[in-house]
Amino acid sequence: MDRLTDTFRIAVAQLNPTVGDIAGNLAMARKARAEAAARGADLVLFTELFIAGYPPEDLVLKPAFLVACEEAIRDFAKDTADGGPGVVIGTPLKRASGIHNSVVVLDHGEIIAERYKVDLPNYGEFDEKRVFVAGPHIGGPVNYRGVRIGLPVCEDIWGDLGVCETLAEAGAEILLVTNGSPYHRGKVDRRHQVVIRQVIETGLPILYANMVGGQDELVFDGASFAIQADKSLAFQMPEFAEDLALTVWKREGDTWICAEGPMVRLPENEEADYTACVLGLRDYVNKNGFPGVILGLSGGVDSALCAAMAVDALGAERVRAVMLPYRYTSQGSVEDAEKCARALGCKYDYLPIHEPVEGFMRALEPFFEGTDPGVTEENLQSRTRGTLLMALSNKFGSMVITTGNKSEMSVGYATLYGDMNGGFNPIKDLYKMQVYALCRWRNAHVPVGALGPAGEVIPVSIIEKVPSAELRENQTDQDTLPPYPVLDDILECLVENEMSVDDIVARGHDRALVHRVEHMLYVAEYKRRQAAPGVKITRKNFGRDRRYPITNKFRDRS
Ligand SMILES: Nc1ncnc2c1ncn2[C@@H]1O[C@H](COP(=O)(O)OP(=O)(O)OC[C@H]2O[C@@H]([n+]3cccc(C(=O)O)c3)[C@H](O)[C@@H]2O)[C@@H](O)[C@H]1O
Ligand SMILES: Nc1ncnc2c1ncn2[C@@H]1O[C@H](COP(=O)(O)OP(=O)(O)OP(=O)(O)O)[C@@H](O)[C@H]1O
Ligand SMILES: NC(=O)CC[C@H](N)C(=O)O
Repeated sequence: MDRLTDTFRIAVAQLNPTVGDIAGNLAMARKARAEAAARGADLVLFTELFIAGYPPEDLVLKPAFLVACEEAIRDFAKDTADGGPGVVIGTPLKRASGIHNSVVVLDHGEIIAERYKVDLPNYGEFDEKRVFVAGPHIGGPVNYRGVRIGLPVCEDIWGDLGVCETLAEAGAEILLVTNGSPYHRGKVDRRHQVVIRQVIETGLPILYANMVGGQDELVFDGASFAIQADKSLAFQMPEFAEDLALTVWKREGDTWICAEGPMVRLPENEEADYTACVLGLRDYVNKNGFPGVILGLSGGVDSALCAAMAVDALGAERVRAVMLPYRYTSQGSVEDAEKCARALGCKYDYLPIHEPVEGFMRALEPFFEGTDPGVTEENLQSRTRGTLLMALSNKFGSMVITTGNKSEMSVGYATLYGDMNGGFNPIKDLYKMQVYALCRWRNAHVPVGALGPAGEVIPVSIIEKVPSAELRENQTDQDTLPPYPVLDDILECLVENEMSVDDIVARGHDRALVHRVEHMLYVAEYKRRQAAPGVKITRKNFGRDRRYPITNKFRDRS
């Protein structure tokens, strides 16, 4: 095997593994290694727990799963007897010290080294202490064909356990970090800061390899990169897309310098959020084997944005939009829904709900005698739509997508077993004002990799109309809720920032309103527990991140 004296060619495999698909992930890794070999790589760097998929959650508590992962790794190791590139890859391993989130080095046909993640993240969306045991000690660098490589795993570079310093003190020449780092807004900058801090502390160049793809609520955005020892950006791989990049490192004195690698522009703000929603939806639908999706298209902004995301994710032929009008549905809504579907090129159906709604009303008439019509009758419309969409889903196999934005999900402005029906919600973590911003952005741009058309796919009339659930005459959202700019700001303070009522009032909000929003937020917890998963976009989403009790008498009375 060649000793790497002056040049080290590292192929970075920024790929999209599937949790639990060990054979598929191994096949994907083999294909990448063959391609890397053809391009002259000395080493192929995969990502955290690649063989298992990330996060595997309680799957790693299943002995059969661990055995299958280890067998796959041993098979892959045998491939490296061919004299081609070695491999650094993540896998769970059960050892005498426990089940470890591990990274292994494969070369000469064997596993030549294994290292265990020391810092197990257990906050926000992470739950690793639940299933893994931390590495009992920080393993030293691995001698890979004469280069001493340090192998921290993801959180090892974020925490303060000194993993990188220890590796540097033990003689590492370069740090190769395997990651399963999910997207949230601003995450790329945060990662760059974290890595630069470690470069400053260790004086070593750091190569950061991240996976890509959707896994339930999480979207891994890739965007792998390296920072040179002089703190400059050495290369930057794309965000939200698979890629296999060959990076060429040259030894200069005591330091490895990245001399060649890709340098791509990354999406920002609305573009990044939109693309994350599309990738999260696409992978949820495809990895779970659905032929397509179906949704209620109301002529409102939420379902229009979801339809656009669905077409961008899956292609127009896999998306079916249904207008389900009732007597309160305006002619404008019907026209807007059809215009939106036509602009997107997806299937469009018109299915009036008068008969089933009146049927329910008639059945309930003897029981409701003497009562006033209200929310019950409004919810019946929503539930009828939900029932019909589920029937279409059952019959033809497409999954229903549900369309509640984060503002509505926060305050419970949605009907259980009605418009909350559905398997996945692409806009669950977008506040209403962000929904508008993304609609405007999408009308002016086509995201990279999108399967939908260019142009005004969300008619401006949809974006500009007053939001209404159209469940009774002349209803608007603002009959029940404060204006969305106000509501969203209060919610962001309460949910993302856990601020006190006093501090929120100090931003200029009315105290009684803040108390009311806090109350609505708490009493809607039961609905969120029954809500479909959706793509995490903010620092704190409902589901994995924010875990509040349903039964909760606490109110901030400041
Ligand atoms: N803690 C708890 N644990 C378990 N269940 C609990 C509960 N608290 C209430 N419940 C139950 O939940 C039910 C009430 O919830 P639910 O039936 O959903 O209905 P509800 O929340 O009363 O009403 C739905 C609201 O959403 C609005 N909406 C509906 C549809 C679409 C839109 C939109 O613009 O997108 C807005 C609608 O105008 C109305 O204000 C009751 O039957 C109650 O028993
Ligand atoms: N007339 C309708 N036809 C088809 N689907 C509908 C109709 N009305 C409501 N829906 C479905 O129920 C969801 C909740 O819609 P609703 O109109 O009550 O309020 P919304 O949250 O403002 O959504 P949107 O902005 O999409 O209208 C919609 O996003 C849509 O999927
Ligand atoms: N898999 C991990 O250890 C991820 C934790 C890390 N802080 C991140 O989000 O990037």
